[in-house]
Amino acid sequence: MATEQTALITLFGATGDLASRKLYPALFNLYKKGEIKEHFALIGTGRREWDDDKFRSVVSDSVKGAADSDQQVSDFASHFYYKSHDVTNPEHYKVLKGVADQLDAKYDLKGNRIFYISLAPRFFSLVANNLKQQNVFSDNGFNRLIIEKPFGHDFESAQELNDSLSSAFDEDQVFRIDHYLGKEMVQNIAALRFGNPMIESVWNNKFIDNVQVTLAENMGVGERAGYYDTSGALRDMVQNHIMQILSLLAMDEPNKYKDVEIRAQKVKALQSLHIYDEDEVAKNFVRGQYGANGDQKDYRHEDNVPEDSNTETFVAGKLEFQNNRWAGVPFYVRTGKLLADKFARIDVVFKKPALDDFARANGTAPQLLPSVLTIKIEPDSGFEMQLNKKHVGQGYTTDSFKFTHDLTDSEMKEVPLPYERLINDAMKGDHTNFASWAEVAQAWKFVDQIEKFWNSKKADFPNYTPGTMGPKAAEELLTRSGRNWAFRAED
Ligand SMILES: NC(=O)C1=CN([C@@H]2O[C@H](COP(=O)(O)OP(=O)(O)OC[C@H]3O[C@@H](n4cnc5c(N)ncnc54)[C@H](OP(=O)(O)O)[C@@H]3O)[C@@H](O)[C@H]2O)C=CC1
Ligand SMILES: O=C1O[C@H](COP(=O)(O)O)[C@@H](O)[C@H](O)[C@H]1O
Repeated sequence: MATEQTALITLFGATGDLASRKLYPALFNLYKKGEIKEHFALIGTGRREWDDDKFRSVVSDSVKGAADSDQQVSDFASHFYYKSHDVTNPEHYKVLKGVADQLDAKYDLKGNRIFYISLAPRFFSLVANNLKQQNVFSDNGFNRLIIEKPFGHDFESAQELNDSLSSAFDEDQVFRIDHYLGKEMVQNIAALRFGNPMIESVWNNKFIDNVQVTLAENMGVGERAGYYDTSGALRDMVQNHIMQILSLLAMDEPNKYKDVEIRAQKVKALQSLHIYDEDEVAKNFVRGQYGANGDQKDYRHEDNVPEDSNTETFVAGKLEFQNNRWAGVPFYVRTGKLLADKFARIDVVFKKPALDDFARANGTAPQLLPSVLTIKIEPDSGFEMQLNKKHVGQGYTTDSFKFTHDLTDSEMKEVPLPYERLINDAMKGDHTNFASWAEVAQAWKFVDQIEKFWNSKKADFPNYTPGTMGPKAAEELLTRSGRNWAFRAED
């Protein structure tokens, strides 16, 4: 049931791409569902000389496809105000403070303020510190910061950023967005594990052979090549989204389903990740860059990409958690651009019996397949469990079948957008689905070792064809130990 939230959101980057594609539609859904109503306002800022009318028309355009009526759109947009603002100019923050105070009184916002920084990362700490120094904070309600990715470029820069933010905001005021944590099926990991003792009791190295996380995309870098070339797949997807998913898969059960306890368990899991030395990186991580295929240019000929770019558009790796639950269980991950399809899934591959007694009795080759539990994140959302059964008919050979539970179309319609859920959580002060500094720091420490090794060597790129599942070496990462990716392009 909706509980109306009361807040003023000041959005830095209101004229940008993320705001119109993700943030306004998310806020509109919250509005339609009554999570925000009368006691809500938003101040949008950017350098552009827009006025309230222009801003409201941009906001309206970005939400009208989801509206029940024009009136609903204009009621929603009437809560939006625009102030042209250059974040490098301290004087402008005083103007913002004045508007915030007025809107607080007009909408009875109880001094609740959320500052959402949707700007290039070089501005993150500048804005946070100006908000504090120019006293834009309220002294009655809450003052919270939502901050976009990327949170640093490596551990050192992330720490600098965090130290700088800490002089303006306490950790419990900071909400670091990782939109994968807002996805329905990612949020389902804990429910599946801890809501089913049958599952949780086998969630360890005694029963699980390996775990696989695949976040595949079938598009190239598009208009974000300028950013992407300074990042690469490892920083863009592994350091944040994949590490967050891994921490939810590997963590121990929290003693309370509350943000503090859950995040503590996630950190503990990440702290047990084995950090690789150079030889281990070479053995356990594979990077790729797409080549040309038909009309598709190779990555190095995309707009805004240098012709000698060493940036990876694909990464696959094997990770190990060094604790009693997971010792000996490889966690394989892969992600990349221009792959065979767009999908995100987790495959938990269980151990097979040591001997295939059915095959032995029948004098046939082993036929038992591993039991596999799949969490389908997107585009289909649901669970699948592959199990063995007796082959129908005479004799006693085996084959496999699947239990499938997909969210129905009407359930899918109820699924909140990731940003909708996360903005709502931030308004409620719930940190469960935001990355804590300790998690981010640990993820960077792991990723930095890989970057360090990769940066010391020129890659042999391009090494995969668009429309495939990446370079051959990503298959070999598993086949050398007799395993396979549970999802393969030809399946
Ligand atoms: N777009 C996406 O799909 C995703 C984006 N992100 C992150 O979200 C953030 C925003 O990205 P995105 O919207 O794509 O970026 P855009 O380049 O589209 O927008 C940048 C925004 O910054 C504003 N801006 C730039 N300089 C100043 C300044 N000196 N003072 C005030 N405002 C300024 C621009 O406004 P103006 O030009 O009017 O000054 C614009 O609103 C980034 O951190 C990005 O990494 C994260 C995930 C996905
Ligand atoms: O954070 C990012 O995620 C998107 C993929 O997100 P999805 O929800 O569409 O799976 C990715 O395209 C982008 O490069 C990255 O910055």
